[in-house]
This record gives sequence, C-alpha cells and structure tokens, in this order.
Amino acid sequence: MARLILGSSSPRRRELLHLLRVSFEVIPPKGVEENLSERFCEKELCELSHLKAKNVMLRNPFSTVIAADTVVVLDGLVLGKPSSVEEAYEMLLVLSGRTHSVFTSVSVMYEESEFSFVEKTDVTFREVPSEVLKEYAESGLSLDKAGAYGIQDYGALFVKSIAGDFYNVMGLPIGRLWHELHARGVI
Ligand SMILES: Cc1cn([C@H]2C[C@H](O)[C@@H](COP(=O)(O)OP(=O)(O)OP(=O)(O)O)O2)c(=O)[nH]c1=O
Repeated sequence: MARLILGSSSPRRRELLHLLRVSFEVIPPKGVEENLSERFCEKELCELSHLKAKNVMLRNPFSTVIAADTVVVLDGLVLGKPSSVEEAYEMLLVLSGRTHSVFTSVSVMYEESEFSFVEKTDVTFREVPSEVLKEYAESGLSLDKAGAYGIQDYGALFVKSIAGDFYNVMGLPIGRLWHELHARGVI
C-alpha cells in the first residue's frame, strides 16, 4: 500500500485513524482558507475537505491522503470553531435544549483516484444551566472544536441523545471511512 498520510492537525482525527491499525504519517494542510458560507452547503463542505487533501497531496505525490472537515449546523446555519470564549458561550447557549446536526466531509486522494463522502449525526442537547455552559466555554475546551463543544470530553454531559455515528461528531466517521477504503482496495 502507498504511504498513508492523515492531512489533519486534529488530535482527535489522529486518535481515530489509529483504529484502522495501519501505519500513517500526519501532515496537516497548510494555508487552506476554511471560510464556509453561513448557510450550510454540503457541496461546499466536500470542496473544503477535498482542498485540504489536495493541499497535502501536492506536497507528497504518490501517497494516499485522507482529509476531513467537521461543522455543526443548527437551523441551516454553520457553527464552526468559535473565535473567542464569548462566541463559544453564545454557541453553547443556542445549542442548549435543541437538536443540531454534525456533518463531517472526508476526502481521500490515492493513485490517480479520489473520493469524498459526507456523514451526518444528529445530536440533541439537554437544557443546560447557563453557568455550566459559561464554565465550559471558559475551560478552553471549546476553541478548537466546531460548535464549541467536544462530545468526547465533558461536553458529553450536555448530550441527551445522538442519532448516527458518535465518531463522526468527534471529527472522523471511522467505520464509514474503513468501509469506503476497503471497498476500493485502498487498505
Ligand atoms: C463537534 C465536535 C467537533 N470536534 C472537532 C473535530 C475537529 O478537530 C474540529 C473541527 O474543525 P476542522 O476544521 O474540521 O478540523 P481542524 O481544524 O481541527 O483540523 P484540520 O483542519 O487540520 O483537519 O472540531 C471535536 O473534537 N468534538 C466534537 O464533538
């Protein structure tokens, strides 16, 4: 199998890719503008993960590159990574007591081929007291996560139910990825 590269700086994606039990390198995309429209568009999300994969492949030809992008969507609007503790707190307040969707787009480039797919998970939050949300926003755990929460850390306390893949919310739908790679004989 060609040299496998995870084109991501996300520690969660690195942790999840290890579940494939194949060795890989981590080479984050460089200088890729992640500016998605405010209104969610699945095609745009796919283009962004494809851009990340292409950015790494161009610097590492003849390898297999996996890249991804995760967004939280509420009422059709994209909640990316918060730019401040205040914005994180505002995001968490609108998510409290409601159901939002988490979309992760995964793009894989290998040999002369490439494919992308989008996985969706619906997450329902309990009504969470505002002081708990403020404490979470101030913890620093929010700032590198779409939607200002991590389902894998104590953001889990906010979750009432999910419909779909848990790992997709963390940033990499590893079961779907394994299936797609295996079906194409990539791994
Ligand atoms: C909703 C949610 C997001 N996240 C993270 C996954 C991603 O790391 C991040 C979404 O930002 P992304 O822009 O998808 O990824 P990234 O900037 O972390 O890394 P790269 O672009 O180099 O691949 O949010 C969680 O860790 N847990 C969650 O519950």
